[in-house]
Amino acid sequence: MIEAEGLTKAYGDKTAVDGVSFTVQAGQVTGFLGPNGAGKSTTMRMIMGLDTPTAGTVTVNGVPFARHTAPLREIGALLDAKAVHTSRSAYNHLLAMAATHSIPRKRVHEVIDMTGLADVARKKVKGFSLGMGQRLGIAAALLGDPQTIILDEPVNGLDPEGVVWVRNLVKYLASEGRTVFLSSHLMSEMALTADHLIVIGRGKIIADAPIKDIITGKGQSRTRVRSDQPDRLMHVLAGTGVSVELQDHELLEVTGLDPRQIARSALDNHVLIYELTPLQASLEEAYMELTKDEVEYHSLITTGAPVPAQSGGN
Ligand SMILES: Nc1ncnc2c1ncn2[C@@H]1O[C@H](COP(=O)(O)OP(=O)(O)OP(=O)(O)O)[C@@H](O)[C@H]1O
Repeated sequence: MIEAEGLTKAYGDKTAVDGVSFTVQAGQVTGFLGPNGAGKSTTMRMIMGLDTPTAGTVTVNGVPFARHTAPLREIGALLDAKAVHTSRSAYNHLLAMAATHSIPRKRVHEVIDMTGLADVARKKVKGFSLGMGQRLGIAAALLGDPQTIILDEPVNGLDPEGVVWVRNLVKYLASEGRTVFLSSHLMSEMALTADHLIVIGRGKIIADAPIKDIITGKGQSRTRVRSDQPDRLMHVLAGTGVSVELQDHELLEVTGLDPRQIARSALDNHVLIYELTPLQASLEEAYMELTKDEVEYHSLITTGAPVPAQSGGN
């Protein structure tokens, strides 16, 4: 379990992480989401003792990272896959790490097999692709068979097979009762992988809930309706807070009314409907809604020109 209490990090007058409190539970995958510059990496670095908090505390299984006597066996992290610049082979790199932490050589072979690196393990890391580097970073994170795993953008640079592999791996690790905390920009991937989400924006927590609650709570519910009188149905359903869009011949998408209300109006007005399908908001929609006021770097799609947010930007 990871517990942050009032965790704060300021760089000069820039507060990157602003008094955040959260708990990452064992036995499930917790996703960490937020726009660019929201404070995800800084938070993860503080968990790993790589950055000192300006205020507040963060512990892993009740103990600050620095006070764990065998940290690699307690917490495994992939924070920056590009950080490994070595002329060693992947095998020798992992072997050196294992040796300094009294981890048996057998475990090096295990993590190489787990991460699909067997064919390239004897090659120099310097020549690795981004995806191979990610796999090596994950292998290093798993070396100590840790109870807690922290992965910053683990699927970055991986091919589709690699993405599925990471998804299955983190789910498996969580099912073994481990604490798994991962950040990703890939919303669709997070929706398939995480059980719980913590969303951060401008250094503050803006959501901390099971993923299904975030999707149902934030995205506006929409209903797909088919009718042989779409124009008449649009007229019947019109009202404050209701939006009805003609999508295609006889197909409408209604926002602001639930299916029961739509069916009732149609019946009362003798309009035939032959499809009524509730549409679930995607995590992407829910996330955009949650973070719309929190992004530090807005972009204008029409011109591509970046527009700074009104306040708090760098
Ligand atoms: N060493 C540093 N010195 C000064 N400012 C920093 C430093 N590290 C991070 N920041 C600033 O702190 C804020 C949070 O950065 P952080 O890297 O934690 O965000 P992030 O959510 O991981 O972003 P991204 O998704 O783009 O990686 C940003 O505004 C960043 O510019």
